[in-house]
Amino acid sequence: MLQIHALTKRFVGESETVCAVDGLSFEVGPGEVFGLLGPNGAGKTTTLRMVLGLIAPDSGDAEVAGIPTSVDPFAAKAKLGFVSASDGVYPWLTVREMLLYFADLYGVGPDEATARLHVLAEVMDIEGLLDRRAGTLSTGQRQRVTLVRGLIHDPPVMLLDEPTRGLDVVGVQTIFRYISHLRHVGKAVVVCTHRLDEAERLCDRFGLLHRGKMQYEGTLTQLRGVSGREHLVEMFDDLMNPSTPPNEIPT
Ligand SMILES: Nc1ncnc2c1ncn2[C@@H]1O[C@H](COP(=O)(O)OP(=O)(O)OP(=O)(O)O)[C@@H](O)[C@H]1O
Repeated sequence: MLQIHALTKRFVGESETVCAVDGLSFEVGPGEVFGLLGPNGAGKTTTLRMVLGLIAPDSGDAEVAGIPTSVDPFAAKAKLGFVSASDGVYPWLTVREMLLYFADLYGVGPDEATARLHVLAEVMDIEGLLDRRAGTLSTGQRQRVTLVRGLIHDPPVMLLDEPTRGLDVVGVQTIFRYISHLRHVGKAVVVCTHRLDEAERLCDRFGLLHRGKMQYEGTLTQLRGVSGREHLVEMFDDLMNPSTPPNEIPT
């Protein structure tokens, strides 16, 4: 569903060149939730931006549902859904108008869009919000609408960037429910988050990035085997402080 082949991106500045993503490869299959994790500056956002076609890689490629982004970026983009913590809404449109507008942008016909909206509104519990102006929604309500928007064109691959940032317990539970739904309907899902405790509960497989390179990749059980650590947070600590022996608390 999503295949990343040796993606590389350097940013050339006046005084230095940063290799933000360095030969990154991974795959995410249908119904699988992949946590793309790493400390600040690891290269997660740059990777998502390349997959979304917002910036061009220096080398390597992403394939979305069999379509290489380098060959047909528009067709690849149509197969992607993207939800970010900072997504906004169009305040003067009603929720229904806004969601149907996005469906139209993606080329979904009105009957199909209405049918999808009906199903997704039930899944995300926004039926009572459809005729409200989007600008009047609370943060949690806006989040649910944004999640529906990401799915309105029924993309096979979903990218979620910090989906729980700024949300309360109920909002976080909504994200968990949404991701369960995505898994259930067979989407390939990439989640970028700094919440490692949540990632452990949410994701089936993980890629731990550091300085643009994949350091560990696998299920939690596999990562425990290769790292000798129990939790992602300890594996991260090792990446950041490689001299710390296992089970020793850093001072
Ligand atoms: N447009 C840019 N110009 C120059 N350097 C950039 C640019 N975008 C990203 N970088 C650098 O590339 C590296 C990777 O950044 P990126 O934003 O991908 O990391 P990240 O893993 O998403 O970090 P965070 O968790 O803090 O969001 C960092 O060193 C960053 O400063």
